[in-house]
Amino acid sequence: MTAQILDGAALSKRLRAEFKVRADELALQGHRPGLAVILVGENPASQVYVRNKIKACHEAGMISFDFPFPADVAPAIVLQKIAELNHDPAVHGILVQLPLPPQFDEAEVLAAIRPEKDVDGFHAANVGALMQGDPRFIPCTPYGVMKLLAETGVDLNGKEAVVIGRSNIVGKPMAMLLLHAGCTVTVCHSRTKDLNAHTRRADILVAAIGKPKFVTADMVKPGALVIDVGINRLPAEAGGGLCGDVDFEAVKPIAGAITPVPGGVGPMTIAMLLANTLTSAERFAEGTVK
Ligand SMILES: NC(=O)C1=CN([C@@H]2O[C@H](COP(=O)(O)OP(=O)(O)OC[C@H]3O[C@@H](n4cnc5c(N)ncnc54)[C@H](OP(=O)(O)O)[C@@H]3O)[C@@H](O)[C@H]2O)C=CC1
Ligand SMILES: Nc1nc(=O)c2c([nH]1)NC[C@@H]1CN(c3ccc(C(=O)N[C@@H](CCC(=O)O)C(=O)O)cc3)C=[N+]21
Repeated sequence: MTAQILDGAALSKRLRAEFKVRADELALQGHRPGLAVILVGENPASQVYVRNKIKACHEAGMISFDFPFPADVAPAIVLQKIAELNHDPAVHGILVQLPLPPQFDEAEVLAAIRPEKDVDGFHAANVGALMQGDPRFIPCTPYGVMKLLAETGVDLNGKEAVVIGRSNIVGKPMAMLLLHAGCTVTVCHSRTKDLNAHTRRADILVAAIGKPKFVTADMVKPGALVIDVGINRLPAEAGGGLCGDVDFEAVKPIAGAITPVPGGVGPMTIAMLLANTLTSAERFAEGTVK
């Protein structure tokens, strides 16, 4: 048996073509969707994300506003920019690239974004709404993972789901979405004892760790759906390039389905960011949000 490859690049492309139709429709009504991105410093991984995101925005008929700041910028300057964007009618979504440099209080920055424009879904009000099962914006990466899982046609009800990673941006919201979908969810992390005992029971295994090829074949139940969120840049000695948290070649023959890196979850994160921006613009255009 060999796994179904879950092609996030192709699905993302299909979704973005659908978004363009909706974006053009909104533009005719004078509400072309606009996404503002604040990037502090020059983290290369962040720059890849920002570059891909700008390109995807334009292809989907949306406007991208970019605000790069030097790594040593005073937090007050960034908070001032957020306040401005909160009031700008051309901006329907605001994303502050994480992590921020040490002089920032991340919670303070996220709290400054108007929840109605928080297309990442990281504001406490939106995290709470997600937890209550009535989300305003679903965090892009876990949202993209749910779309990829839907592609398999597998009914998630009653399935054993194991998420490795408990970050606010991936692990925790991922666990919440799987829970809402009817899975029995286990969240593992660096303090977990006997990680393999958990992962071997998983019908759905999500790896969001940040360690190249961490998930090996012996950790995977035959037929499992394996989702690799990890984006690791390999050192030049190892040939450079990107690598996930899953040993793709070793796990592929065992899994029922698997996402590649690149071309899996990454492009879906971008697609769902555009989806959330579009949804936001539609709410403003309808007057549901003012
Ligand atoms: N494809 C995409 O769109 C996206 C990809 N990413 C990528 O996903 C990965 C994870 O990102 P993020 O959640 O932000 O990362 P974090 O570093 O915030 O979280 C990593 C998690 O992995 C856990 N962990 C670390 N080592 C182990 C171990 N040995 N055993 C079990 N658990 C472990 C940590 O545990 P503990 O909490 O105990 O420290 C932590 O919960 C990164 O590679 C990142 O680049 C991130 C966002 C989007
Ligand atoms: N506020 C905030 N929101 C985020 O969603 C967020 C963030 N901060 N900080 C950083 C992480 C990382 N992340 C990625 C998204 C897409 C790709 C991506 O497009 N990857 C492609 C492209 C690789 C390439 O072009 O080399 C792929 O995997 O195929 C990567 C990484 C979002 N994050």
